[in-house]
Amino acid sequence: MIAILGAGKMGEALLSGVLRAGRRPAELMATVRREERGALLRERYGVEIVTNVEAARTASTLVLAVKPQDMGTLLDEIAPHVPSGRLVISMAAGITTGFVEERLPAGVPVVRVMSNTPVLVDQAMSVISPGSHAGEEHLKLAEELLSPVGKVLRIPESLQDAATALSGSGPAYFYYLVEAMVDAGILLGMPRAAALEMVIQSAVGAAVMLRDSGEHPVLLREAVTSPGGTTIAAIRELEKHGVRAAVLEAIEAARDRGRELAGG
Ligand SMILES: NC(=O)C1=CN([C@@H]2O[C@H](COP(=O)(O)OP(=O)(O)OC[C@H]3O[C@@H](n4cnc5c(N)ncnc54)[C@H](OP(=O)(O)O)[C@@H]3O)[C@@H](O)[C@H]2O)C=CC1
Ligand SMILES: O=C(O)[C@@H]1CCC=N1
Repeated sequence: MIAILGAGKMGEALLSGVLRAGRRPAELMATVRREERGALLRERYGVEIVTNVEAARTASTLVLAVKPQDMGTLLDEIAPHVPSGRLVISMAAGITTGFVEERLPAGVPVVRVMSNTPVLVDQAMSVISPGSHAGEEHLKLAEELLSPVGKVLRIPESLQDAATALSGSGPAYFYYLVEAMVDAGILLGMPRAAALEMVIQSAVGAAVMLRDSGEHPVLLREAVTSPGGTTIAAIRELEKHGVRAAVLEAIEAARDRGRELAGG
């Protein structure tokens, strides 16, 4: 039995993915803070909605999917009810395995995960790191849970905040770029719907080429950039406005914010 504690956006996305992957609703339970949210999840997925304490007592795997700021309260609530040998998977940004371990009974295996919203379309990037009591079998269980909804990579926990900044937040940067490109289309007199269609299909085409061609992104970009052509005129402006430096600083800021989150 897998319990998702705090089934909000990410928790629901994982719940739906695990069901798409073939698990039965009876193998899953979820917890929520608001009753109406519980009713919605029960109706949508047919899973049992229970209290955090019931989930802690019953499920063999506990997936903690509350916001980092709510993690301390949740752990304090469930700690007296988590039997040893239960696997605890934490999905929260910034929360270290040490933070979770020190609030739970000694020896509970903890795996830290950073996933992203493309879980919803089985295209997530999930990175996992073991806590001090988690072994190979716990990492395998986490991989079994996450691999049907996307890619899974093992990384040292010291890189988790960087991964949060890169791939956890990553989809937001691409959406932001799409927004900005659509605005540019509007500026150039393009109808909004047409601009959106062109930008989205360009993004999908570029993403599939990046994933499937095996080519380095620099080579793919060079193939688009004709001598004396249009693309280089755009690239000159991107460089002039420091877009690359802005990306480096933005992702570093996201990493730093992740480091702050466990502190509240
Ligand atoms: N959104 C994203 O792209 C990503 C998020 N994450 C991480 O995933 C976690 C969840 O984020 P996200 O899904 O966006 O946030 P949400 O706010 O959508 O989900 C968290 C849910 O937990 C519920 N909750 C809070 N406290 C409790 C409690 N004590 N018992 C039961 N339920 C509780 C909240 O209820 P209520 O609705 O009443 O507040 C909410 O529905 C975060 O830790 C975040 O860092 C990781 C990767 C990507
Ligand atoms: O913005 C956040 O804090 C969360 C973590 C990664 C993506 N969203």
